[in-house]
Amino acid sequence: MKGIRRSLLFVPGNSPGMILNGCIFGADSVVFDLEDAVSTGEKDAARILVRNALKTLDYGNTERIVRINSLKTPYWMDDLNMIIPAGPDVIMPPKVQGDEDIHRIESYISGIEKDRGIPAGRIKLIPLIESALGVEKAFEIAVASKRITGIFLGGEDLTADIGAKRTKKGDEIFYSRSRIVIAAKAAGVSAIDTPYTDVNDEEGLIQDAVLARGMGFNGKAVISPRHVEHVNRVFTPTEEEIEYARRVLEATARGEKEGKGAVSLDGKMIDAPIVARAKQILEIAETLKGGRLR
Ligand SMILES: CC(=O)SCCNC(=O)CCNC(=O)[C@H](O)C(C)(C)COP(=O)(O)OP(=O)(O)OC[C@H]1O[C@@H](n2cnc3c(N)ncnc32)[C@H](O)[C@@H]1OP(=O)(O)O
Ligand SMILES: O=C([O-])CC(=O)C(=O)O
Ligand SMILES: [Mg+2]
Repeated sequence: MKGIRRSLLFVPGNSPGMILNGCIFGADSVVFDLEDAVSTGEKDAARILVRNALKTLDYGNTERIVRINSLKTPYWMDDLNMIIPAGPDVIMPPKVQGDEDIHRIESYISGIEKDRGIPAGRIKLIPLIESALGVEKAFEIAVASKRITGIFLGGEDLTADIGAKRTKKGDEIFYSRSRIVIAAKAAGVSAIDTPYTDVNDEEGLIQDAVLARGMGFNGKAVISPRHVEHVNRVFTPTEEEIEYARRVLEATARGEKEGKGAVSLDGKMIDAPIVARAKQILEIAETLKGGRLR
């Protein structure tokens, strides 16, 4: 895991008010959208607005991500030409279908960096995987570039692509969620879950986020400021989890002194994988405590 992104708030790139407020809701990352939240007639205006926001607004510790348009559109090069010099933290290319897509985007970004004297490689990538082919190639995508810091499942487009019915429970995307988690972890990058699109159903959102965290996702996209706090809470280790993780490490240290590989704690066996999970919990808790989100 390269960093902590519990919540990623999508902000339509053509909405000055939402862009201005994007960083006040406590999301770890903000995704300025130039793609599906922006109609074709507004693409130019949105690009300028997002560029100006990147250049002039202080987002503090909030990571600034820009979702560009897909390679199949006439917009993606203009998006990068305008956005890269404004210094976003991450570019999110949508509808990524394989490593070729990443190579094309990366080489275009590198060209802009070279022309403009921008330090090479600082801007990261989080590919959005939202088609059957993309899911099949998730690992290939996740390792296609050193810039990749996470991969992100887009449940809405994916469901359209596979001809499934989108449900709140999400059985239709369960397999794809697992594939994204496995590919991300195998590649050593973070796994980001699809947003929950019913803005008013906060109970359903929490259940969906709990499921995602339980599956191994590191964080979840959100489309509403009202979802940020819930998602942050679900992806933050609880006091009980932290306390238990500490006790696991203490019990293991005692066991080691006594020359035992496996020890028992509260009647349960503690061995290497349980210790590894305890360390992950404590690492996330420490990182959050220190305010070092990435
Ligand atoms: C499948 C996909 O591709 S998802 C990714 C693309 N989609 C997006 O980016 C959509 C982002 N979200 C939105 O545009 C909006 O939340 C909507 C359209 C879904 C709902 O909008 P509303 O009905 O206005 O929501 P709501 O009533 O909860 O808004 C409350 C306040 O939060 C603001 N707000 C709502 N969503 C956002 C957001 N994503 N970012 C920042 N501010 C927001 C509203 O402007 C409003 O502010 P105000 O009280 O000062 O007027
Ligand atoms: O925008 C998102 O967060 C996800 C997305 O594109 C999709 O689900 O198709
Ligand atoms: Mg999509």
